[in-house]
Amino acid sequence: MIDPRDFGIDNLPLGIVADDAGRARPAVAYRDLVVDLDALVHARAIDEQSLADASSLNAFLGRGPAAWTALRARLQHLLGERASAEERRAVAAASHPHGALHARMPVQVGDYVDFYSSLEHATSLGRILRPGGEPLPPNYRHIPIGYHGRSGTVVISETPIRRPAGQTKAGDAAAPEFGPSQMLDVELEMGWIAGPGNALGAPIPADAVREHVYGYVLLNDWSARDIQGWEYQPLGPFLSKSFATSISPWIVSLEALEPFRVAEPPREPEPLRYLRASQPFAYDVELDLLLLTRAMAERGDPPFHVSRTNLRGMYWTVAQQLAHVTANGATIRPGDLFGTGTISGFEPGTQGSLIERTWRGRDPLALPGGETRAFLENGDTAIVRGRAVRGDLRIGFGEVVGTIVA
Ligand SMILES: O=C(O)/C=C/C(=O)CC(=O)CC(=O)O
Ligand SMILES: [Ca+2]
Ligand SMILES: [Mg+2]
Repeated sequence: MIDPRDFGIDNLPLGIVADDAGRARPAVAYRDLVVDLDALVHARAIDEQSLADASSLNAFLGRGPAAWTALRARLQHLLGERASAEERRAVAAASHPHGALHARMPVQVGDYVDFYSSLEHATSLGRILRPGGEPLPPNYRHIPIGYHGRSGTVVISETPIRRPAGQTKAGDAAAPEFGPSQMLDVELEMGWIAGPGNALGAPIPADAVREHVYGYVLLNDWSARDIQGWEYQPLGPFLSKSFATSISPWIVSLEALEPFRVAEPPREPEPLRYLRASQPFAYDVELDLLLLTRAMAERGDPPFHVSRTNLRGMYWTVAQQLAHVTANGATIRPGDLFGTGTISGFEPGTQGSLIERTWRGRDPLALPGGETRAFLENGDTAIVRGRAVRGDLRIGFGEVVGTIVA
């Protein structure tokens, strides 16, 4: 579902769309329209050749911040009051209603990393999964923990999510068994997408965010908690998360989000030198997690509001994640995707996963019509929406949606 207020002239997020014949082209979301950028290049209304005949945004992202800024300024002119009659005609010919084109993956994801940067999420999962111990690992306040995920299974919003099967072992069982996950969960996250990248052996400093990060999408890191609990020691998540990761179609640029860049939460102790940026890089983005069961959908009920949270509270920011992931000289490349980690607070109703929200099923959600949920059932649809709002200024992300199938 598109909310045209998400995509005003100050936003202009980029994506890839395809027509019914399957031809993909880059596009910008503007109010209730999708404007075909390939058509605008061919009409000579814009001069960014990396967008011509492109089926992903990778080449454009690799062009870097001068090209990003120039395209944004040009689009603001073309869509604004001062466009000439000829420019208006070109825009009108390139514009389609959202429903007429289908969102595709905006980038070809080469590498996908998922961080663990919400202290509240890490603490709560520690309490749930490792009761009695110290909830936070001893490295947490020193190092932005993450794991390398599976880029080939990052999927666009609305892709159905097949319930994964895997190996699980109940606490009191003598041996593991293999079967469909019974504890399928969501993880409400955002993901940032890399620009030009670095040479092998050349770390990126924390201050170089604007040169190396194009922008953000919404991300759902689907997680099978029962598979995870048995497999993750000592190497971390593997098949419990690699079956699918969903992202929203429209990449919102850091430039559009600049008015929402805010102070970071306090950190004690101070991070190591390479993790310090000279400016704050937290962003004030409010996020909602909603759930619609099949029965609710059949009755025409609105989705149930599970949680509301905000990106601004994350312990580790994009600046630190960028510096850390390249600190050993590893490269990042255009279109690489970096999940923030599950975005959670401690207050009830601020958790970005069901395992936290229901405290591993102890406090199931009471849904309209008498249903309850601890984890996802077949036919359930999880929706993440996000937006940055101040007064009349609204920079929306749209939504990332996925329905569980057997
Ligand atoms: O704390 C744990 O044992 C497990 C944590 C996760 O599953 C979270 C993960 O994927 C990283 C994140 O989203 O924060
Ligand atoms: Ca995750
Ligand atoms: Mg995943």
